[in-house]
This record gives sequence, structure tokens and C-alpha cells, in this order.
Amino acid sequence: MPLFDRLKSDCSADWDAYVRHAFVEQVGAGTLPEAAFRTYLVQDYLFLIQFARAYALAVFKGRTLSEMRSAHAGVKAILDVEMDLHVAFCGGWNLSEAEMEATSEARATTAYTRFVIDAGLRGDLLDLHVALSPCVIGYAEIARRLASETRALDADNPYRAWVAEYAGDAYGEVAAAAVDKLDVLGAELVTEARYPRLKALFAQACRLEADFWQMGLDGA
Ligand SMILES: Cc1ncc(CO)c(N)n1
Ligand SMILES: Cc1ncsc1CCO
Repeated sequence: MPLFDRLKSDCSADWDAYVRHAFVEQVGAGTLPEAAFRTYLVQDYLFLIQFARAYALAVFKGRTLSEMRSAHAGVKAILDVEMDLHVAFCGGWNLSEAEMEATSEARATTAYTRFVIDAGLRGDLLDLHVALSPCVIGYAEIARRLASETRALDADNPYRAWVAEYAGDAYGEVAAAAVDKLDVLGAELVTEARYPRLKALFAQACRLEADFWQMGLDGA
């Protein structure tokens, strides 16, 4: 079985708790309190700064020019595209980028981002990509499901721009490339002796994603 499918299937309880978290369902329904979304989005801005560092580590750990270029595209997609969404939302609340950047990290933000960076520092490119994968692949799955099963994209949903961004083709292609990269690295590097440690990294990243949603909910 390709590595991503195997991880998702072996960690299905943690995966489902992440992609079906109450925060996500309330975004889809448009019922999430604004304070929860705001707490989440400011923290996500800080999260993305650290996640760009994690992708920069994947540039450093790339074994070929091609691996370095695709990790570099990840850094750029975060710093030059995804963060614009956060800036646009925060501008609507009269919150400047400088104020967002000056906000302290919540424990959930520090825990998740430094866990991923540490997995990559200690391990090789595969460990790093396993720890990175629930982020981009999970958000694409969440947003596509919300767009198709709920009224998330209706004009009266305050979170429709968020859902549209992550359900869009550009983000979907980034997520598909992440699945592909994991499967290719998996075919090359996974042994049965190594697999349990990869599974533990994946499961922990899913739990830290669920904690991140919870941090947002607790902010309301
Ligand atoms: C916490 C978190 N996970 C995943 C993504 C997807 O990019 C994000 N922006 N934030
Ligand atoms: C855009 C983006 N957001 C989180 S990770 C990533 C880049 C994946 O290549």
C-alpha cells in the first residue's frame, strides 16, 4: 500500500479526530464564534512562519536539486501565497501584520511547529515529510469535504474565503504533490523495522493538529 494511505489507515482514529474536529464542522456550518476563528487565524499566521522554517529544512535535507526545488516551492507557497489569506482576514478586523507577528505563540502553536522541526532535525527527509504531511494533506481533505457536503461556500458563511482557499485547485495540487512525495520516499526508504516510528510521527502530528483546532475553540 502507498505510504500515505497506510499511515492514514493505521492512524484513522487520530486522523478522523483531526479532520472532523468540532472547529471544522462549525466553520462549515458558519456557526463558529468569530473570537474562535480570530484566535485560530492569528496563531495560524505564527504557525506558518515556523512551518516555512520546516520546509526550509526540507530544502537543506534535499538529496537532489529536484527535491530542493520542490521544498523551496513549499516555502514560497507559505510565505508568498497562504499568508495573504491570513493578512486579508486580519485586515478586515483592523489587525495589522505587525500586531499579528508580535502576538505570543499559544502552547499548541509552539508544540506542533517545534515537534515537526525536531522530527526533521533528528531524522532524514522521510521523517520530516511524514511529520509535515497531515498539515497540507489534511487541510485539502477538510476543505474539499466542507465545500461539497455543507453550505460552507454560501454567501452568508463568514468563513467561505477560508474554505475556498483550501478547497481550491492550487492548494489541491500542493496536497496531491505532498501525497506523491510521501509515496515515492516511502517506496524507497520504508522498512518494516522503521515503519512503527514513522507511524508514531504521523499520529502525533495529527493529534497536534487537533490540539490546534481546540486552541481556537478555547479562544472563544
Ligand atoms: C495548523 C495548520 N495546519 C495545516 C495548515 C495548512 O496549510 C495550516 N495553515 N495550519
Ligand atoms: C502552502 C502550504 N501550506 C502548508 S504546507 C504548504 C506547502 C506544501 O508544499
